[in-house]
Amino acid sequence: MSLHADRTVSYEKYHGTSNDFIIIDADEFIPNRYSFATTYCDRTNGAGTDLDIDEDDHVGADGVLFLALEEKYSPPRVIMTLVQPDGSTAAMCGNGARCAAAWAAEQTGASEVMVDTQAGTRHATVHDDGSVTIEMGVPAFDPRDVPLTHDGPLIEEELEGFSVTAVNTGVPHAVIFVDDVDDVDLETVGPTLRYADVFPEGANVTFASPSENGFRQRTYERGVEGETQSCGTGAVAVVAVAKRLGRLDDCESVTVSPPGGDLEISVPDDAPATLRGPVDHEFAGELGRDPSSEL
Ligand SMILES: N[C@H](CCC[C@H](N)C(=O)O)C(=O)O
Repeated sequence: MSLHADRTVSYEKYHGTSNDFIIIDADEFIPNRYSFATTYCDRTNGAGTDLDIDEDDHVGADGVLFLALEEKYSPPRVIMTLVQPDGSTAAMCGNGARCAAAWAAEQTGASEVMVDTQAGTRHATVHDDGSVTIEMGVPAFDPRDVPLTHDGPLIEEELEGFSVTAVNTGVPHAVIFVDDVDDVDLETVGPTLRYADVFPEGANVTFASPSENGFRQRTYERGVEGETQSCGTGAVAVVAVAKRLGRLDDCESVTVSPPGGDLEISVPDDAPATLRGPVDHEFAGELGRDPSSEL
């Protein structure tokens, strides 16, 4: 049943280590998802201003998740479509999929959820502590999978002054290891790598540096066109590339720490990668269905 009896639509705001998302039931009538996302992800006038929430790190979002719940299955399924602040869609979002699983668990009472994404179906487990583990497929280095306009895999090759390794963890990532991620001027170097010709579909740009118990991470995200506080596919990319480059001995789980918090990653040799981390429900509100008509 399509629910568009009135001008506004209900939304829930979730975040996974501060990578934050507006969640909309996909049954709701939204005339133009592009203008909905570009309007309400805005960090100054976006979602949250309807609730007089004024700290910039809560207003707006890193994307809108349109979620279609299919409760007749066991475990229940949720079909996830991510529309990002620039209006683009992406095949996968690790933190977004974790939020989608938490939302579906809240709706159904289930603790196991199948999340259907454009990168494939991903099994998720919602734990009693509120954290969510999601399967992330097998990281791919083949140029056809990243994709790359490069004949072979891009492994520690010089690009824009950095030693870059490219991997697809549901979406393309350019991964660079440095001594200290805090020394990177990400807003400057991010776009030059994000739009490098070798990435025909662009790439997210993930810097990593060793930490006491794993790696620190910073990511400049395609579609956000800026640094986010956390990136799940980026965290998996860090571990996958670290293993490929021999920076990691075989270990069950690695802690990767973006600015927004800690994520636990596993990249086994013979099974899908997994991503685990906290998920928080921030607030709920109402937004105009068709902001383009309210100009
Ligand atoms: N910006 C990404 C999608 C979201 C990835 C990120 N938020 C995550 O948690 O994986 C892209 O356009 O490929």
